Amino acid sequence: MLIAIEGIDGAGKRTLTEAIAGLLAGRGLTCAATSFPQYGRTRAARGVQELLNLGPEELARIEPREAAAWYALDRFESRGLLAGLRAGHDVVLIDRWIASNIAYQRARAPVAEGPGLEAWILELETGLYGLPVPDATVLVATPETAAADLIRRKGGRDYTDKAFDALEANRALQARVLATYHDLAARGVLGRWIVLHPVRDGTLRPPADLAAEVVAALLP
Ligand SMILES: Nc1ncnc2c1ncn2[C@@H]1O[C@H](COP(=O)(O)OP(=O)(O)OP(=O)(O)O)[C@@H](O)[C@H]1O
Ligand SMILES: Cc1cn([C@H]2C[C@H](O)[C@@H](COP(=O)(O)O)O2)c(=O)[nH]c1=O
Repeated sequence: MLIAIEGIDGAGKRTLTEAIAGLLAGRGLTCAATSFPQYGRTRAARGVQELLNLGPEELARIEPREAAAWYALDRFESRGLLAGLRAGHDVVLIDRWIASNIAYQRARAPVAEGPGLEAWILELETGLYGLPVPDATVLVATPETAAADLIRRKGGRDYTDKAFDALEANRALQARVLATYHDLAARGVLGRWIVLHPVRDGTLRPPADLAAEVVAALLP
């Protein structure tokens, strides 16, 4: 089973991935987890890293299709790694997948270009590159303000020395990305979605609680 974990920057994807892996292991399933971009492991991830360290004006000059192509190529270069993980485990969890590319590039593009851009990314990644569609995609629907607070709690990252990278720093963009994710989930783009609401009554739910909701949906 291939499960993608999606959400805006700082939504809690990595934390949830680890919690789900722990619960699945407790049920006797073998589980592997990886994340995209594959920083330090693919040539394309170097291109991504360069993008994320640009200033806001420079980033705005990068066409959404150019940015999308770097991310897609990172996944294409990683297809052997993913196939190996899937062959050796019952469940493979991936922190970000193709839906990230659609949500972020659509949010960066003029609204009228969104449908064409989405179709182009899907054709490139699932068509030309033959990348797999997950069995389910989990949307960690943390609101933008809560996610910004969580990014501040993070330690250093290996791809940037900034507290907020070029995409994280743009809060209006993050809000548009979240709205685009909800739209993808409602339309079932890339198959089945499970939508999680980590903030309840103004408080973050514990990761174990969120993970239990996902596992109950996956293995009823
Ligand atoms: N449910 C939660 N309750 C409390 N703290 C959380 C929760 N989820 C995540 N955190 C904390 O928030 C911070 C960001 O979480 P995490 O790294 O999982 O986010 P992310 O979505 O993977 O981020 P990014 O997109 O930037 O890689 C971490 O310090 C993590 O410990
Ligand atoms: C995989 C992928 C990612 N992005 C965006 C989303 C984030 O802002 C950055 C990097 O991701 P990280 O989780 O912060 O390391 O890139 C994207 O636009 N398209 C993608 O396919």
